[in-house]
Amino acid sequence: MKQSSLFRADPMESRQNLLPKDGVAHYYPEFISHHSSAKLMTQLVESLPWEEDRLLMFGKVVTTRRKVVWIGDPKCDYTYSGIKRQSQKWTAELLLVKGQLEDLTKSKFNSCLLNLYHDGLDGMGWHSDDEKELDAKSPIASLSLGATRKFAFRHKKDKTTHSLLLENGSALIMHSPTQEHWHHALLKTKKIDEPRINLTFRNITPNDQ
Ligand SMILES: O=C(O)CCC(=O)C(=O)O
Ligand SMILES: [Fe+2]
Repeated sequence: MKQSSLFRADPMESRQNLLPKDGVAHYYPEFISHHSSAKLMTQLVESLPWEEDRLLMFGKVVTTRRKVVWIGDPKCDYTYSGIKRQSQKWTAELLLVKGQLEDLTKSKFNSCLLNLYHDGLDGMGWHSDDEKELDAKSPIASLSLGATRKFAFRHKKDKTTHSLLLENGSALIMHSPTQEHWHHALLKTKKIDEPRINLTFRNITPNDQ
């Protein structure tokens, strides 16, 4: 890594752009209260059909330790890492959170990918959320519940990195053209034993359009 900085946004400065160029990302600590976050986390763990993620790597399907659920409006199935996911129906709790993030971003979301990281050994490698089904102009809204984890951006050309801690109840909003110029990752660590759930709300083009 060429250059690294650790952001920990001040609540008063929550609209400061985390990226120096080629994208806009805003961090909102305590977007939901710790009480709501704990309640939501328990509901999501207990009620959703969590599955291992499957990725295509060098032509082979590999499964991850991290668990996922894909939620979406009808006809919002989604292909990523070369594998097609069928979406589950929205729950009342998720619709509530979606509404709050829509108010914050002044955008609409029709799908959500949930990731369950059991502990610090689960993470997500470098990628950008730029699949062809995604509306590239829509922001991506990411809500974090549970353990604080380090999230990093890496510029696709100059490879500079910027990282920040995603705290319990926080929201991270990535605006266009962030996905075009930056990769991001959820870094692994041996130091964290607690679980975390991340929800990324997205806007995809329905299958029949
Ligand atoms: O867990 C996170 O904070 C990142 C998740 C992510 O990048 C994704 O779902 O595409
Ligand atoms: Fe992502």
